[in-house]
Amino acid sequence: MNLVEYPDAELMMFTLADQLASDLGTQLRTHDRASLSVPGGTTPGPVFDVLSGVGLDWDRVTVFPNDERWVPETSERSNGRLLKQRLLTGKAAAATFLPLYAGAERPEDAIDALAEAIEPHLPISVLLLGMGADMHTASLFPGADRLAEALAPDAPVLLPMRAAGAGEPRVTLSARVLRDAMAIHVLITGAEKRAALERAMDLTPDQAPIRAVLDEATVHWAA
Ligand SMILES: O=C(O)[C@H](O)[C@@H](O)[C@H](O)[C@H](O)COP(=O)(O)O
Repeated sequence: MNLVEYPDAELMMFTLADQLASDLGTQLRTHDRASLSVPGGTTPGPVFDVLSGVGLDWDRVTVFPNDERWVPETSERSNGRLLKQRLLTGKAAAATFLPLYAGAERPEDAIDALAEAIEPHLPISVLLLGMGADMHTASLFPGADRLAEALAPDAPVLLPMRAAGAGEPRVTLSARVLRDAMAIHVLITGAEKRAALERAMDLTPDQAPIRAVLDEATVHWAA
């Protein structure tokens, strides 16, 4: 793991947005298209605000979330809603968005079609992940019903996931899809998550799912 510590969160958000833009630019110089997968939750909004204003060939970029809560975009809990409001705006409005929610009642009813839409955009060119204090990343929660399947080397691209700490049912990219990304960044803030990150280093991915990507990741941290 490569850990970068910043003196304050604002500086981190700017620097990280710059880094993501530069990683995307590198990919676009040698490939027709690039893919960017990002987390929802409460932490990454300021990174999205900066990144959305960066000049890039956004019309050659496909954006999708790491995971989604099984709620429509009218819900405040929708990651798709967050991305549309904070990332797919300004210059980045030219990017193509792939939602991980479809209006079916259960994720199981739509998972195959959602996975099929993601498949052509793999491996992910640039991956940004968040982490919870329970060491989950994407919707790979410790104790989740299909965690073992999602951590398997031959896991499907996308899985439905239910866990005590997750609220509503979720869908999530599998660990192998996350790990195969060309560039992996993890964004965390605060002392609690920093301690959890250090704990995760001594645990296995089924105990601490973030562990599945840490060897390849750059972790960005500020208090
Ligand atoms: O949809 C989600 O919930 C995320 O993708 C999830 O994995 C998130 O990154 C962490 O839960 C951290 O969330 P916070 O930034 O809100 O602490």
